[in-house]
Amino acid sequence: MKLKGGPTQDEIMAISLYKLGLKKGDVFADIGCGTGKVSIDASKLANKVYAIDRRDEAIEYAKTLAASSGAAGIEFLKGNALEFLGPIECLDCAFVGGSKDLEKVLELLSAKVKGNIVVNAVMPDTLKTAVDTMRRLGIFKEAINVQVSRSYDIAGGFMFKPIDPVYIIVGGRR
Ligand SMILES: C[S@@+](CC[C@H](N)C(=O)[O-])C[C@H]1O[C@@H](n2cnc3c(N)ncnc32)[C@H](O)[C@@H]1O
Repeated sequence: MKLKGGPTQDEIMAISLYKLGLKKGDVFADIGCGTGKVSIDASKLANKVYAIDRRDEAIEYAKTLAASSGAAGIEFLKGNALEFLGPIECLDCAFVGGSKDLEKVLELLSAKVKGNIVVNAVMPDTLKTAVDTMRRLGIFKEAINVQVSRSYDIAGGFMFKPIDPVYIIVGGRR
């Protein structure tokens, strides 16, 4: 089965996770976990992962993928991240792959996250909202436009095919 929206491409994930600065034992939130790919990768280092998505099918997909990958320490939460971020006391870092209520989500995260917050966006409007909100909150660090092309075989040689460009927006207080 294929889930609408995701998975995050490997190359985008590599940059996003590096920019997050996730460390062993961290508490991490994946806002809009979709397929669960980011949560599963983060769970290899993090002690605790909150995988949040508003869609039933995403949570079910992510749970199945996590079980088949043998991932541990992931708590799956179905609903808008705004419902869950309030009660979570403290986070070391957070990844935001979903854009609904992005301003409010970033406001809540900025009050709870000790390290970095990384947003992935494909639409320029979402990029602008993320940068403007992070600037207003005094946490904006950088925005990156990632354009990746992958090789494929053709006529005994190879060519490159671009994947959709992604904006990576990084915020944090340290
Ligand atoms: C592009 S997909 C994320 C892909 C994911 N990172 C992956 O690797 O599969 C965006 C997801 O965010 C979810 N989403 C968007 N805004 C949300 C919010 N405020 N709270 C919870 N989930 C949200 C959507 O339901 C969707 O599944």
